[in-house]
Amino acid sequence: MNEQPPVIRVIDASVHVKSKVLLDGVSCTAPSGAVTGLIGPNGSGKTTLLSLVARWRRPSSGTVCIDGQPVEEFGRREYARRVAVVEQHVATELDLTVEQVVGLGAIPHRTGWAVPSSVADVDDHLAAMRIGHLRSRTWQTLSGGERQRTQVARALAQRPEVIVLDEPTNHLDPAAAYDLLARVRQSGRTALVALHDLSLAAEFCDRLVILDHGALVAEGPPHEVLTSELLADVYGLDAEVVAHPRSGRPLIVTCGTVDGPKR
Ligand SMILES: Nc1ncnc2c1ncn2[C@@H]1O[C@H](COP(=O)(O)OP(=O)(O)OP(=O)(O)O)[C@@H](O)[C@H]1O
Repeated sequence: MNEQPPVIRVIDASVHVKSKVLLDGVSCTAPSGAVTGLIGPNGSGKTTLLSLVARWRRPSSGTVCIDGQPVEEFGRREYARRVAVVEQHVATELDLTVEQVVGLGAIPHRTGWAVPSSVADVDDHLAAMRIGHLRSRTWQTLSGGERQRTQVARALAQRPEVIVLDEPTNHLDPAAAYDLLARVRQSGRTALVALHDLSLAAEFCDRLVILDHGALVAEGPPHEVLTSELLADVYGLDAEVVAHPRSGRPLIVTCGTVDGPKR
């Protein structure tokens, strides 16, 4: 296994469902060890792109490579060891406890019945996501934000090289959202994260990939791609992009929509 976390490359990927084009020849890169944010309006193709990296869907044309190797060439278990995915909505009938869900992260590393991840490891991930107090609660009883944190703890417990997160800050209060992205960043893993909060994306992502109507609109560091013009074109948003008073990174100040009512 490489010492460096891997690079993800999406190369000219299209997804068609019947006559509908969900993704249209998208090429983009998530560099090694960096956090790459995937942004774009509702229905722009973010989940579809993530589903190709997660191998839940095959592109109609084009390919996705991890460290130069097409994702379909990895064995199932090897892929599960390398890539952890946090979905937008996890529906399960199983009534596992939080501790058991986080423990599932160790399964791809199991040899026979031996699970190398120690109980302490699960404890660490519960503590890191501030859900230690929920360890014995069952999944069905959790709030949306508590479920989200549990899923991220499970993904990090998988000790993957790549982490793919689909709108992980949905349901999270502002501090929890900030905390989650800071932890993903500190993990040093290659991360591909779909986000709707543009200021959070600008603060935590090294690079942004912007989609609209299934096509790539822009790709690059937040300070280069997040401009008032792009936000007006892609989102129909009337917004100012200013410097964050502490970090200096782009901060989006929404003033309204281009065509809609003002306050
Ligand atoms: N199986 C399908 N058949 C037809 N259309 C689909 C199918 N799956 C997704 N779509 C459509 O493809 C487009 C892209 O969907 P996708 O879920 O990738 O968008 P998204 O950017 O993740 O959106 P959101 O921000 O709302 O989560 C949407 O218009 C969606 O309705």
